[in-house]
Parts: sequence; structure tokens; C-alpha cells
Amino acid sequence: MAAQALHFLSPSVPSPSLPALSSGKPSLLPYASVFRSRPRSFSLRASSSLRDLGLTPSDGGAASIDVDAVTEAELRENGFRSTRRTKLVCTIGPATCSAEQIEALAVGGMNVARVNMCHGTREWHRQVIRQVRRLNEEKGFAVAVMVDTEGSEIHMGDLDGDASVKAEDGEIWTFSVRAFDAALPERTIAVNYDGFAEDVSVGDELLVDGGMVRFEVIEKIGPDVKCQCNDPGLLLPRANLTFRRNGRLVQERNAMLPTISSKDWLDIDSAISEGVDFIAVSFVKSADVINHLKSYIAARSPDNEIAVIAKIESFDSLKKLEEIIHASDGTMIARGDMGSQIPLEEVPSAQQKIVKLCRQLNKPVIVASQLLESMIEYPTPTRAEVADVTEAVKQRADALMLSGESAMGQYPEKALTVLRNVSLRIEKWWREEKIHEEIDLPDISSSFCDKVSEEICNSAATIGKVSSHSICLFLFI
Ligand SMILES: Nc1ncnc2c1ncn2[C@@H]1O[C@H](COP(=O)(O)OP(=O)(O)OP(=O)(O)O)[C@@H](O)[C@H]1O
Ligand SMILES: CC(=O)C(=O)O
Repeated sequence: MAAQALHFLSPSVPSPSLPALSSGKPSLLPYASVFRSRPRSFSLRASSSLRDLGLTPSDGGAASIDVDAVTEAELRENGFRSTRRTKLVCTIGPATCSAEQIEALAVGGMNVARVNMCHGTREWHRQVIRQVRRLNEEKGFAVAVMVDTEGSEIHMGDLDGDASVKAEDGEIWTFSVRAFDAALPERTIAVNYDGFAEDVSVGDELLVDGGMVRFEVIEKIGPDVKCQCNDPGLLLPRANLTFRRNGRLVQERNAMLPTISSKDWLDIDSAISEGVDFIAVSFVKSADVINHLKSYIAARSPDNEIAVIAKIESFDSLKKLEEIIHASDGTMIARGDMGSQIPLEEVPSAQQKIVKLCRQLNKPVIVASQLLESMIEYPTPTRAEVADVTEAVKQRADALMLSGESAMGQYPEKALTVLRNVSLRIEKWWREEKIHEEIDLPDISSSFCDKVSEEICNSAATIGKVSSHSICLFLFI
């Protein structure tokens, strides 16, 4: 196992022999804490946890490390061996935007609060971001903030304030590019893209949210497209729309749209001025857009390092995976939209490939969407959902993300608890079973001196694997 792998695969153990962990930018990496605010100084007596590690403070008394409130609670509860390495991202929406709700998520283990610029107003997002910052300042949490751009996708409009509308089998709905000043006529959906009616053809299959609801185009009348529902389901505000012709995705028009729209640039400006930690870019097509955004951020905000996360969700991003991952500071596997671009049965193998590549390129990776979809409505997950979360943790994703479950679901805190418990359980299982597989990593050292350090780290990892102690601490001076 190469040195980088140690960084990713071992449990996140703050070492009492190291100075405070409070510096540096927030990160999704398991070893780098997402500290943004002042961490607390947490004193440990020479407890069994310390002795487990073979560490006894030199004064025989207390050792002091700086941690955030959640890590402190986990350390008190479980000791050093059980701090969680898998970070948890929660999308903040109407179900979780009050100070109390955000605090409940922070207490439950949220490491990153995500706001999706596709929904709500810029002012609404600003208030949420400030709420998170206030919580960090006042209560010692270390929740990072991620702004997710809307991107140039075709999507439905709002549903006249309804949280969702049911489309039943056989019903005829109108998808229209007309601007509706008053309430929408019955069974009518506004579409954000002017060329929609021109681009679709009678007989096309229209997929809402990657196929959660399906229609067939039966007639075009000027700006209106009449469609018959043949896979019923819930229509959600601003849901993504794609269409297929003869079974193939029609994507010419999407390819013409810029990855970062003019609205996205305004949202990015707002994110920069709020000093967010991550900007996630939707529908990335190449590394160029990531590089461009990074230069823009550096010019606008030289003192504030904002990490750029590339969302892998389109056909184009899958084609240029390696260059995009290289260019970005991290990757999000956006399985929701990906599922409308490639056949559903290919999504799990795409996930596996992306996580593996990120591991090899030493970049953090988030697995997103529908991890616990049923928990939007029900208080317990399905067995299949738990298996899906388990698989993502076993693949060594750095972070798992809740979308609708936390944004507008009925059980956001319970969903977060499931992610947390499953992550902890699988990580414990690794430690107990000692089944860290080898991962082939490219050499990262550029000088002879670095190569020596890397080899020492590799050897340390090997010793750690074969010895009875699952954790080895080496101090290099
Ligand atoms: N700020 C918000 N205001 C209102 N509703 C929201 C907000 N954020 C999320 N939601 C609701 O939660 C659902 C899931 O959120 P999510 O961020 O996954 O959106 P999405 O539309 O699926 O977009 P994406 O594909 O970018 O994830 C949305 O469809 C929307 O109904
Ligand atoms: C998160 C997101 O954008 C998706 O899954 O499509």
C-alpha cells in the first residue's frame, strides 16, 4: 500500500502527539478535518483509549488535542479507534433550513452542508450559509459549506408552490416553454429551455429526474408539447428533463449549452463573497471549465482557498474522466443525473470505476443521490439502500451525500443517523477483519528525499497490516 493510501484508508485518528489540527482548509479527506471555526481543546486523561494506542502522555496526565464538537462527542463515546473517516454531506432545503434543524444535523454528524442553487433564491442560500457559519462560531462545530451550481440543464419550473405533484399512468400532460404569469393550467409543466418544443419529436421518450417518471411525446402544438405518462410517479419542482429517441439519449442541444451559465457565474460570485469551502460544478464536460473556474476563484479571492468539485453526471464527463478528476480538487458521483445519461444498470460500475480512479489519483470523492431515497417518506431505509451505502463505504468513498432525504424529506435526522451508523459499522468491520486490500497508486514523490519518505510510509503501512496493532503512528521530523 503506498503512502497516499494510508492517508485515505486508515481511520481518522487525531494524534495527541501532533499539534492542533485546526489549521488548513476544510477537506473531504478522511484525515483532514473540516475545521472552519475554532476547534475545541479536548483533554484526554491517560485513558484506556490512549493506552490502546500505546500512548501515554509524558506528564502521565492529560493529553490535549483540538477537535470540533462532533469529533469530541465521538471520541468520548468510542475512543480513538472509532472516529469516523467517511464524511457526511447533507443538502439543506425547506426541511432543514432553520437554525435548530441545521444544529440537529451538525450534532448528528453532518460534515458538509450543501446548498443547491437549482432551488430557492440566492438570498435564501446566503441565509443558510450564514446560519452554518454562526453555528460553527458559537457552538464549536466544523461544518463546511458547499455550493452546487445549477448548470445548463433542461429542467421543469416550479409547481406553483406545491412540493410535488403526482402524474398517473395514461394521463396527458403539457410541457410548455410559455411564460405563465398566473397559476399554471391543470396538468401543465413549465420548461426552462426555449428550444424544447423544437428539439423534441413525436414518439420521443421524456424522462423526468432520470426516469423516475416517464412520458411519451404525442403531439406538438407551437410552444406546447403534449405527453402521455407511461411510468407514473411524483413530479418534483425543477426536476431534470432528458429525452430519448429510438432508445438513445438526445444530447446535441445540451452539448451547445455552457457548463457555467450566466446565472451560475452570479451564484459563484455570491459563493465566493460568502467564503464557502467548496463549489460543485454541475454537468462538467472537460477539465477546461474546472481550470477556468479555479483561475477565476484565485483572481477574485486570493486569500480564500475554495475547493472545486467536479460533478460526474453526464456522458461527456465520463468520457473525459481522468483529465477532469486531475483538474479538480474532488469529485462528486452525481448518480441522479448520471442515471438519465447512461443505462441504469451501468451506474454501479461507473461508480466503482470513478471511486477507484479517485483513490489512485489521490482525490476525494463523494457518492451522491438516492442513497436512502425511501427515507424521504419512511422512517426506516430499505435493506437494499443499506446495502448501497455499505458498498460505497467499502469502496472507500470519502463522503456520502443526502439529497432529497435531508432537503425535503420527513426524516432528515434519521437518514443522517443511518449513514453515520452504517459508515461506523463498516469501518469497524475493516479494522477488525483487517482486510485492507492493496491499491496500486502512482508514485507521487518528485525528489529523492520524498521517495525515501514514501517508501518509509509504505513500509509502515505494511507493518501495520501484518502486526497485531491496527494503528501505527510514525513521527517524521
Ligand atoms: N433550496 C431548496 N428549496 C426548495 N427545495 C429544495 C431546495 N433544495 C432542495 N430542494 C428539494 O429537494 C430535492 C432534492 O434536492 P437535490 O439538491 O438533490 O435536487 P435535484 O433537483 O435532484 O438537483 P441535482 O440533480 O442537482 O441534485 C429537490 O428536487 C427539491 O425538491
Ligand atoms: C447530486 C446530483 O446532482 C445528481 O445526483 O444528479
